[in-house]
Amino acid sequence: MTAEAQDVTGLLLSRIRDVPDYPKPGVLFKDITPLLADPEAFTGLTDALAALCSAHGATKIVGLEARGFILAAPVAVRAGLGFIPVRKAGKLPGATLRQAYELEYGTAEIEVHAEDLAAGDRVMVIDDVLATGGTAEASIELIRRAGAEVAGVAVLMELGFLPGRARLEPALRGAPLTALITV
Ligand SMILES: O=P(O)(O)OC[C@H]1O[C@H](OP(=O)(O)OP(=O)(O)O)[C@H](O)[C@@H]1O
Ligand SMILES: Nc1ncnc2[nH]cnc12
Repeated sequence: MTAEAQDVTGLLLSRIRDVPDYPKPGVLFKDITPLLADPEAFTGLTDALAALCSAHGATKIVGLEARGFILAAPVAVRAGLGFIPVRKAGKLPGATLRQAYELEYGTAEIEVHAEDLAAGDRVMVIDDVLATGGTAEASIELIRRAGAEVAGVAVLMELGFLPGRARLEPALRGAPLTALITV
């Protein structure tokens, strides 16, 4: 890791707040709002994720609702790529593909507009947190079902005390999973 990358990593880490027992007892919630409020940290994060998208040859960016949108949209602009929203079920007006998944603290379904992804697209998935890996795994399923290729998954932080990486490994089929920090 370069000294510059190490600086950004330290800055990012210092701007994440731990909230115990939120939203349920036993969950250590990693709050990114202090990072978003710090322009130097948010810019450093955006630049680092955009560089990864270019390095992996992505042609489209998928952001995962809702916190993933906040990160992925500026990354798409910085990388000069289109932004595709993967939303919680029932929010997209057009014809969608839908996928169910399990969260650390519940279950959910996500959707993407079927027309937004197609064969030939190389898609980078961007999110804030990799916890159990359920959301990222479901998004990979959606991308493949749409006929597109997964260029990689990039998250701000991986929760190292949960088995998200191991769960995601088979679904990735060799595509890179990058976490800027592991907590
Ligand atoms: O690896 P996993 O166990 O799937 O968890 C990670 C996901 O959980 C959070 O989203 P959440 O669904 O809580 O929604 P939000 O972004 O709307 O707050 C987070 O932003 C990730 O998308
Ligand atoms: N512990 C956690 N903190 C923040 N976001 C999360 N998403 C899933 N688990 C989380």
